[in-house]
This record gives sequence, structure tokens and C-alpha cells, in this order.
Amino acid sequence: MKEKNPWHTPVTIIITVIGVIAIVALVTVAVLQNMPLLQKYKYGIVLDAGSSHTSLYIYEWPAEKDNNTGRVEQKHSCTVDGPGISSYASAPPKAGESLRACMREAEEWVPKKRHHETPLYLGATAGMRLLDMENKVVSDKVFEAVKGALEKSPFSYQGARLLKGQEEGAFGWVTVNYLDDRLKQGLETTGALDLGGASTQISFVSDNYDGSESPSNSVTFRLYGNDYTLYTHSFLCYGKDQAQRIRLAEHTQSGPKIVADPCSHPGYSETKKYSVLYDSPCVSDRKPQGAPETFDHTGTGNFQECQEVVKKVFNFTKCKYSQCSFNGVFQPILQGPFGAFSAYYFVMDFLNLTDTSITLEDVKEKLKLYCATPWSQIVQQHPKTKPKYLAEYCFSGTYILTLLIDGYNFTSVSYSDIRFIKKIKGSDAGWTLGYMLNLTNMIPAEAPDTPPLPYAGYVSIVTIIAVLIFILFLVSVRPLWPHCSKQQQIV
Ligand SMILES: Nc1nc2c(ncn2[C@@H]2O[C@H](COP(=O)(O)OP(=O)(O)O)[C@@H](O)[C@H]2O)c(=O)[nH]1
Repeated sequence: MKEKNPWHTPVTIIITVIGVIAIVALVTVAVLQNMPLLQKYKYGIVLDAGSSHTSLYIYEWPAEKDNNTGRVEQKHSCTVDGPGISSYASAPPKAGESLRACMREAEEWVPKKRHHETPLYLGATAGMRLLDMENKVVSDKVFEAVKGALEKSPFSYQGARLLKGQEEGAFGWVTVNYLDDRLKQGLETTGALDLGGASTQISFVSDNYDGSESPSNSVTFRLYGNDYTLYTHSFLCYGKDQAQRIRLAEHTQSGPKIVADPCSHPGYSETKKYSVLYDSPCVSDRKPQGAPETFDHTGTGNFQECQEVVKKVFNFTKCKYSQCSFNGVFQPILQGPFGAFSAYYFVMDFLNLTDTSITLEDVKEKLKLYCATPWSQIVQQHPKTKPKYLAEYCFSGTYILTLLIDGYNFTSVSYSDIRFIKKIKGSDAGWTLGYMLNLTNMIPAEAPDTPPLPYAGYVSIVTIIAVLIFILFLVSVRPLWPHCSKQQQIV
């Protein structure tokens, strides 16, 4: 007689099928629910309206990490043709028009469906600060022109404004430390040294600075659960272009027809207009009376003498604080490391002096040789470099060393704590990224909660538990199993 196989009872079959379906469903739901979404990105655009030129930066971050945990990276940058927006004082509408080509480029780089939700900001720095001091009506017109141009774009325009020097310094510091992952991990921070054309910024955290001395130099942040009291100062007129004017103003106090300049190469000669040299609030009050219309700017290429004239740009006499950098400005004891970017990098990179492990004496020796090189040889060796930049590297290198050593008090030891940088992990060092991170609340005050397990670990655990449940289920229905002994295999 045929004994009925207990596995073939309808109840057992139904229970088994339901059990298997339930386990598969459990694993599927858990995995799908927690699976990373297909990588989609969000974007932000910042225009840096500097004194010498405007740059547009497009930033990108994973869309599903909108809860401040995603990494923001620079996707693209575009340099606006022509000078900085402050140079359009006599024709403000052209300042708006000048942005058009880069804005079109941005439209191509940012996916069309993201255009309307992509925030667009413009921040103007020292060039516009000077124009604002000189003629507020005109600077307002320039802002109106750029606002008009940006409002027409398909992006979510969030405003065009003048950045305070303190903001420029602080956001540069945020950028450097964000890109270096120092904020999220609560590591010792890197100071930021930014050299522009019209202003220069120094920002760092020092154990000796709690903001009580010279509070106007302090900015406090709470980022990823850590408190920072940042020292920051922006020196208006101490960017390299304005410092060059101050120095030449020193040379031309008596309104001479010929200026023999130790910071220009021997054999260099250029006819310049007094009206152009003195056309800046940084020097306008020093314009010599009865000067001729032009002067011949000639070079002697003497580094030591250049250092002496550059030092005169700084005032070291007065300090009402415990310690100062220059011009009576408080500065706490330097605490490194430091990242030096913008014109610091352009100049030191050109001069092959970005390696700060070489001694300061060697750096000065190299600069001395460079300054003494005849102009004809310099032009011959660098046919592709803009003559405007080429003519100024001797001055700019000397200015950078003087600013760092005499101005900020870097020593031959702490000089090696400086890194001359252009980019960090593919993103330009500068204030723009820090500015956008701040305005989009991308850096939380508190450290975001991290999931207790990484995704792969989570999937493994769910699968193992499901398999265990299945085995338990099989064991629990064991009484219904067919018996394996020979006698029971009667079919
Ligand atoms: N050598 C060199 N200098 C540059 C280059 N781009 C900009 N600069 C100079 O670097 C300085 C900084 O420019 P910018 O950012 O416009 O100045 P800011 O408005 O004060 O921030 C100016 O003196 C520019 O002339 C470059 O590619 N090479």
C-alpha cells in the first residue's frame, strides 16, 4: 500500500510557499528601501567678481545627500573675458554684457532640468569695494547691470552683493578646510592666505586668540559639532596691483619724468600716465601737484633695493594691541599650516618658488637673480606670458616675501608651513565655495547622524537573518518531513 508523502499535504505546501515568499519579500523590500538612488546631482553657481577679472564656478553634489553629508565639488569654471566689473564704471551696462558668454557656458554644463533650482550668486570683492568708496552711484549702476544680466538667466538668481573683507577671508578659510576634510573630521585647521589684486586676506585659528582682543577680527563658527574662533583680516589696497601703485606713488612723489625702478628688470622701459597710476582711492590723495602727463618707467633690477621700497608700503610704527601685523592691525601668534592661493600661487608658481622646503635665503637668492635678469632675456624666455604679468613678477615676488615675513611675521622656520596652492582635490581655493556652502546651509552646525551600518553590511545582515528564519522554519516543520529509513520508503 502506498504511504502518503507528508510533504505533499496541501497545508505543508502552502506553509512552505508562504514562508519562502515572505522571506524573499522581506529581503527585497529591505534592500530596495535602502538602496542608494541612481546618482543624481544638484548644482550651485557662484561668480567671483574680482578686481582684475570675474570667474564663474559651477559646483556639484549628490542629490540624495541633500542632508548636508554629500561632498560638494567644483564641476567647471569659466573666466569672463575682459577686466573686472569695477572697470566698467564709465559704461556699466557692459559689465552685465561681459558675463554673457560664461552664463551660456553654465547653461550647457548644468543639466536643463536642474536649471530652475540651481542657485546663482555673485559676490564682488575689493575692486568694487574701492569703486564703492570712490563713487557709490556708479558702483550701484554696475551692480544693477550685473543683476539685470543674471536675472535673465534660467537659474535661480539669489543676489549680487559686495562682500565684506572679513567675509572674503572667512569663506576662503572655510573652502580650504572643507576641501581638506578638516572640518568634518574635527582636525587641526589650515590657515588661509589670499592675495588678490586689490586686497589681501589672512585667516587662521590660533590657540592664543579667543576674540576678546580686537573683536572685529573674529568670526565664530559651529561646524559639524565643533566651535571655531577664527582670526581674519582683509587689508584693502594691499592686493598686489594696488600695492604696486602705492609703491610707485612713493617713487613719484616729486612728479619726475623718469622713474628708475629697482623692482623692474634692467632694460625695461614703458611710458605710463600719471592719471592712470593715481586713479585709485589707495593713492589718489598722494598725486603730485604739477606732475607731467606721463613718466618713463625704467628698471634697474636690484632685489635688495626693491625690498627696501616695498617695505615702505607697510607701516610698522604703531600698535595699540599686544601684537600687530602692520598698519596697527592686531594679529595673534601665527599658527600653521597655511594654504596660500590666488596671486600667491600665480606668482610663486611662475617663479618656480612653490617649494617651501627650500630655505628663505635660497628663495631670496633666486629672486635676486631673477630681478637682475635683463628684460630682453625675460621676454625671450617667456614669449607666451602676458607682458603685463611678466613685467611685474620681480615686484610681485618681492612683495609676497615682504608681506609674509615683515608683514605677517612668518619666520624662516614657519615659512615652511606655507603651501602655495591653486586647487584642492580639483576645486579652486578661494572664497566662492565657502560662500555657497554657507548660503545653502550645506555645512551643518552639528555632526550629522551616520547610519550605524554601511549599506553592504546592512544587506548582508538582513540576508543572513532571513536565511536563518528559513532554516528555523524548515526545522519547525520537521515532523512533517518524509522519514528517511528504508522501511519508510515504501512507495
Ligand atoms: N600671473 C598671473 N596673475 C594673475 C592671473 N590671474 C589673475 N592674476 C592676478 O592675480 C591678482 C588677483 O586677481 P583677482 O582675483 O581678480 O583680485 P581680487 O579682486 O583682489 O580678488 C591680480 O593681481 C591679477 O592680475 C594669472 O593667470 N597669472
